[in-house]
Formats: sequence, C-alpha cells, structure tokens
Amino acid sequence: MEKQKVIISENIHKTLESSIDECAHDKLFVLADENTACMCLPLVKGLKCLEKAHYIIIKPSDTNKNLDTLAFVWSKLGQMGATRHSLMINIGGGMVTDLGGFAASTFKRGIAYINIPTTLLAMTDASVGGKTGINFNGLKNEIGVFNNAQSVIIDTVFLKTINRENMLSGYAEMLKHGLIYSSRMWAEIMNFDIENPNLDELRRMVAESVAVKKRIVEQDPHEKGIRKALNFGHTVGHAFESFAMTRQPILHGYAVAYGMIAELYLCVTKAKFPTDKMYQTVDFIHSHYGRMNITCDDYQLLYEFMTHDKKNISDKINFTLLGDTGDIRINQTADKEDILNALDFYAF
Ligand SMILES: NC(=O)c1ccc[n+]([C@@H]2O[C@H](COP(=O)([O-])OP(=O)(O)OC[C@H]3O[C@@H](n4cnc5c(N)ncnc54)[C@H](O)[C@@H]3O)[C@@H](O)[C@H]2O)c1
Ligand SMILES: O=C(O)C(=O)C[C@@H](O)[C@H](O)[C@H](O)COP(=O)(O)O
Ligand SMILES: [Zn+2]
Repeated sequence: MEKQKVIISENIHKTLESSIDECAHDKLFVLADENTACMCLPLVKGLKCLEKAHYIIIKPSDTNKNLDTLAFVWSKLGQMGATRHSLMINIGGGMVTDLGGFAASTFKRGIAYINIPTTLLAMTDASVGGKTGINFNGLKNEIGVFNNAQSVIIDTVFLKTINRENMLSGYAEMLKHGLIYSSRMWAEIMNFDIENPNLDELRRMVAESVAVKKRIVEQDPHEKGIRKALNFGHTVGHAFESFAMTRQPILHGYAVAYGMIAELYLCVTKAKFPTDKMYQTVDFIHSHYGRMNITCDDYQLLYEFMTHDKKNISDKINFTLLGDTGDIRINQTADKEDILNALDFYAF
C-alpha cells in the first residue's frame, strides 16, 4: 500500500481544497451520517470545490455499519453516475470512515477517497491506516479490506460538538496508544483532564497519538506482525462490543477500555507487566467509563466471540500483551482458563 498522507489541519477550507485538487476526478461524492450532515458539513459549506458535489447521507451509529447501509451507498453511487474516476469524501466518525472507505474501495473495484474524521476516535485511530469494513453476523469488522485513503484531514474544529461519551470513547484508543508506546505518553494521558479538555493541548496530543499509529501502520500495513500492537485490548474488547450489541450497544472505545482491563490482567500474569501500572489504569477506566455488567453466565458467549478474532491462527486465541508500557509482545496465546480468569478480574 502507498504511504498515507495525514494532514493536521488548522484551516479546513484550505486543506480540503488542496487535497481535492491533488486528486484528479470526474465527479465528487460526499458521505456523511445524519449527525455529521447537520453538525460538520456546515463547517465546509461554501467551498467552491464542493459546489457540484453529490451528497449521500446514512443513518448514524455502529448498528448501521452493516451490509444494508453499504448496499445503500453502492446504490446511490451507481444512481448518481459515479465512475472509477470519481472521488468520495467521508466526513464523520469511524462508522462513516470504515463503511465509506469500504464502499469506495469496492465500488467498480475501487475509487479514491479522502477521510475527514469528525470524532476524537476517528481522528486518532479509525480514519488512518486503511482498515475499512463493516460488521457482519454479529461480529465486528468481519468483512472489509485494507485500502488507504488518498489523504486524511484531521481538524479538531469538529470536536466542538462532540458529547462527553464520544470524547471518552476516542480517548480510550489514545490510552491504548499510550500503553503500547511509552511510559511518558501513558502518564500524560492518565493525567490530562479529558472531562474538561483544553482543546489546544488536546490538539497536540491527537497529533502525537495519530503519529504512533501511523508509524506502526507504515511498518506493517497488512497486520502481519507489529500492527497487532494496535489491537491491544481488542480481543476481549470486540467480544464485549459484540456481546453488548445483542443487548444494549456500547461505544467502541468503551468496549476497548473494558477489554484493556481484562488484557492488562493477562499482561501482569503472563508478561510481568507492572501491577501498580495495571491498577492505576484500571482505576482510571473505572472512574471515567464505569463498568459493563457481566456475570459468569456470559463467559461462554464472550469466549466464543473471541474465537472469531482476526489475529487468531488455527484454534488459538491471539492476544497482544505488554511486558511494560511500550514493551509490546505480539502473538501471545492464552488458554481458556487464563481467559476466564481475566474475565473474572474484569467482572469482580
Ligand atoms: N478502521 C480502524 O482502524 C478503526 C479504528 C478504531 C475504531 N474503528 C471503528 O470506528 C467506529 C467508531 O467510530 P466513532 O467512535 O467515531 O463512532 P461513530 O462514527 O459512530 O460516531 C459516534 C457518534 O458521533 C456522531 N458524530 C460524529 N462526529 C460528530 C461531531 N463532530 N459532532 C457531533 N456528533 C458527531 C456520529 O453521528 C455518531 O452518532 C467503530 O465502528 C469502530 O469499529 C475503526
Ligand atoms: O488499526 C488497527 O490495526 C487497529 O487494530 C485499530 C483498532 O483500534 C480498530 O478498532 C480496528 O478497526 C480493529 O480492527 P480488527 O482487525 O480487530 O477488526
Ligand atoms: Zn479500536
């Protein structure tokens, strides 16, 4: 895959105009969800290059990151005359960039796309690195392709309308980046007041966080090795998220935060991660994210979800563990007993 251009923008109009200019196209399509259509499109209104754009608006939230919405986007592209030389702009959170990226990557075998992430989660994680896709059969991101956006334009101006829960959801992926990258970054994230964020500080932290992801993705775009570090917390996290989808859906970042609690327990027991850092992180997660109630009766279903993790090889469940902050151990397996102990640690 080609290197991806990630622009930290301070002037969304200028940056978008030059990004569109750099990408020759016949027709232009803009994909947004109902919320970003209301709250984010006005911030790019009036741009000359968008005058002739065709708009596709989808229903929001992860429960719509599915085949029906994907088919809707493909149909709209077809009806509005998209060709292989058309360009799509995804403006939204990770739901829009994942689904839009996949729609663009598969329509007529692939048209170019630009991501404009509008949530903290999409800015620091989802919009970068070319993982696109949809949920399927109750499983997270079960269908998708790796394919980079032509460019990613990160402008924190969009964060002004984000609610507390979605700020925290994105912050969980930043915490993950801190844990896999360095003690310094982990400590800074643990000490920052995300409930009353200073947006200038946050802007700098977003740039650092996305740089952690970008560097890893450039080394291993197709997740054959070190990219598995970016999946820390997700073996259990995606199981929690899929499980919650059958009852009361939770935000992706919350699921990852809860998943990191269980996986930090495995880090301590299997990789000698410092116990004090684990407890500090667990306390941080409990105090900001609360808890998802699970009981022993749910363990079997959670375990079954983990058997579908994309990192698995044969019938072994694959984890990324840490020996310390920044000390990444990929391809760690755990048997069922270890996993149930980790769920016990999470639940009690
Ligand atoms: N591809 C990847 O590498 C990657 C990485 C992490 C997460 N993800 C995926 O990303 C998705 C989660 O993304 P998300 O957390 O951005 O959720 P989301 O896209 O569902 O957005 C969350 C909510 O915020 C609204 N919203 C978006 N921007 C807004 C704004 N500026 N102001 C007000 N409201 C706004 C949305 O309409 C939605 O209701 C999940 O599907 C997850 O699996 C993908
Ligand atoms: O970019 C990556 O690689 C990640 O794993 C980032 C994760 O935060 C993200 O949730 C990703 O979509 C998970 O991918 P999956 O392959 O486990 O579905
Ligand atoms: Zn994630």
